[in-house]
Amino acid sequence: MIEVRELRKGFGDVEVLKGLTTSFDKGKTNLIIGQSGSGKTVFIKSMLGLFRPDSGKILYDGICYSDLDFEEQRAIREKIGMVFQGSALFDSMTVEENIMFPLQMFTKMKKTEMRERANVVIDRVNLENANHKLPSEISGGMQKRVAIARAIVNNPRYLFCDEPNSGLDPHTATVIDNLIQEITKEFNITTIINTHDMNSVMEIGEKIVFLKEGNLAWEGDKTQIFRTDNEEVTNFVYSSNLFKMVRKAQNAQ
Ligand SMILES: Nc1ncnc2c1ncn2[C@@H]1O[C@H](COP(=O)(O)OP(=O)(O)OP(=O)(O)O)[C@@H](O)[C@H]1O
Repeated sequence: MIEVRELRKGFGDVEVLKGLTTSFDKGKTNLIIGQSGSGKTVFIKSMLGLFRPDSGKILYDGICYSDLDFEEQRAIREKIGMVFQGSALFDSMTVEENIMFPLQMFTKMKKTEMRERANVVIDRVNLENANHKLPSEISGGMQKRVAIARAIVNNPRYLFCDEPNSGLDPHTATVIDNLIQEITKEFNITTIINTHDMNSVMEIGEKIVFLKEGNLAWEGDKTQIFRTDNEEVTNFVYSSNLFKMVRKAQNAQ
C-alpha cells in the first residue's frame, strides 16, 4: 500500500501539487487521470522519489519514503517496477537481455539463474520464442509485454506504469491493461498507472484518482466515475463523443 498525505510540490513560485492526500491499495490497479498539465507526472515522480516534496509524506507500507535520503530509499526503490511510456527498451539488447537487466543491476544472481528467472516472466507475459529477438523485430504490443516482464522480473511490491498502452491499437491496449491487472492480483502488487485512456478507466479502474490543477478533485472506482455528478469529472470523462454516446444509451435504458 502507498499512502500520500498532504503532498505539496512546486517549482519556483508555481505550486503544482496542492496538498494531495490519498492511498493506493495493494492487489489493485490504481489509476491517476486528469488533463494535460494537471500534475500527474509530477505526482508520480514525487512518489518515486525523483522529486523531493516541498511538504507532506509518502509512505510505502508504513515506511515514510519521503523522509529518507536517496541512499536510504534504495531498499524501497529496489521493490519498485517501472513500465515507461514507449516501453524504453534497450535497442541493442535481445528481449531476454532486456528482461535480465534489472537482475544484473539489483541482484547477485548467477547468469544461469537470471536467465531462468527471465524465462519465468517471459512465459508469464506470453512471449515464448521471442527471447533472442531485438525490440525492432517485434510488434509494439510485444514490446509492451517485454517492458512489463522487465518491470516484474525482480518481484516488485510496487509497479508504476506511465501511459502503458499509448500508441497501441484498442484491442492490444485492452490486452495489455488486462495483463497488468492480472499480474497485479497474482503477485499482490500495488500498481499505479498514469493514463489518458478512458478505455483503461472502464476496464481496470479499481481506484481512480482525478487530478485537476494539482488538486485531488475526485476519487472513486470505474462504476462510480460514470455515475458521478461531479461536473469537473463529467466534463473530463464525457469530453469524447464516444463516451457521450455511452451515457446517452445508459440514460435511455
Ligand atoms: N521539472 C519541472 N520544472 C518546472 N515545472 C515543471 C516541471 N515538471 C513539471 N512542471 C510543471 O508542472 C505542471 C504539471 O506537469 P505534469 O507533467 O505533471 O502534467 P501531466 O498531468 O503529467 O501532463 P501530461 O498529461 O501532458 O503528461 C506543468 O505546468 C509543468 O510545466
